[in-house]
Amino acid sequence: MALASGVRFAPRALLRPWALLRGTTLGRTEPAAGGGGDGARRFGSQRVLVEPDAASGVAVMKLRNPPVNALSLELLTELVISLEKLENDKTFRGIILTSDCPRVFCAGLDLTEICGRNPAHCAEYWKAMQELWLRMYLSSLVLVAAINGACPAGGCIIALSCDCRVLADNPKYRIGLNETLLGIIAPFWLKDTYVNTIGHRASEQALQLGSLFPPAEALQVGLVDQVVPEDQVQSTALSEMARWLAVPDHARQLTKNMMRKATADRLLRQRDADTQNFVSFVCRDSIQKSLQAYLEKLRQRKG
Ligand SMILES: CCCCCC/C=C/CC(=O)SCCNC(=O)CCNC(=O)[C@H](O)C(C)(C)COP(=O)(O)OP(=O)(O)OC[C@H]1O[C@@H](n2cnc3c(N)ncnc32)[C@H](O)[C@@H]1OP(=O)(O)O
Repeated sequence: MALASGVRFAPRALLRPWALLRGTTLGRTEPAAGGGGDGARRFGSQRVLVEPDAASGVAVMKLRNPPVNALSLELLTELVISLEKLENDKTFRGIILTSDCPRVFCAGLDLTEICGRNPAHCAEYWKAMQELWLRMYLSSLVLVAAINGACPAGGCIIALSCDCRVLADNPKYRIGLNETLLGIIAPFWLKDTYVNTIGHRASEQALQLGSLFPPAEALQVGLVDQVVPEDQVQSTALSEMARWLAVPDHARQLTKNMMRKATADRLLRQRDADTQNFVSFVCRDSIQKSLQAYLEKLRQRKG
């Protein structure tokens, strides 16, 4: 994590994402609709669609893991790889992260990855979660979240790892950390990310209550930076991106690092312990029962 001017400081190869790859189709490149030159070619994978615009240096990254963009191990892995690919390409200075699934930005942790799974799988899954957060939180690129759907728990953390958040004004698109309502506890690095964004008292209240904020309240508490009509989310995200890219990269990157490094270092220092805590907690019978009950409730809610 060198601090020299213009040098990328995202932690490299903390965990080799390729090792996690199962049945993905990474590296596929295809022309975008109506596209011509390099700037109009899109690439990505099965669950992450990347639409790069070389002229502006901005890529739009779309989550497409239907129905709700739950963070499966595959999605986490593909996100890390796409992010790394853009970071290693000097053409790009910013990413707009959004959803390709209607009405949902990201439903958070994929509960099927931790319900009825063995400890080794839960550990592998949690390490991938840590990896994505570290890479996003410390990314040298400008990350703008164009939140075009519901954004609970892990979805909220993905958005909070970005530099700026634009939320569509729809009362169904709530955002926040609702872990306590599932009977689980946000790990310290999620709590730290929350506190860094909305302050200690607001976090204390929202975390304990598992609050999911509708747009106006999310704006008021500082979870998002703008709330706009749904059809203006993308254009507003682009305007925000332009504002952030108007700042010289090296100054912005070093400032971002100064603001975020201590929080990321805290996880880096105790990554293994954090994984062990997570695994021993979620593998408890009582926690498995509440997670199963929550998942069942979600399934029955349908129709
Ligand atoms: C980068 C670092 C991240 C660190 C993250 C650390 C830890 C985070 C903790 C968590 O994220 S815990 C997960 C918390 N998530 C939730 O509580 C969201 C639950 N889902 C919903 O509230 C709703 O599904 C929705 C997102 C608001 C969408 O509602 P909608 O009505 O559009 O869809 P549904 O009919 O409810 O769902 C469709 C389908 O998807 C299944 N599903 C929903 N959420 C999840 C999930 N999180 N994991 C797995 N599966 C999920 C749901 O059961 C339905 O399945 P079915 O088989 O079609 O019935």
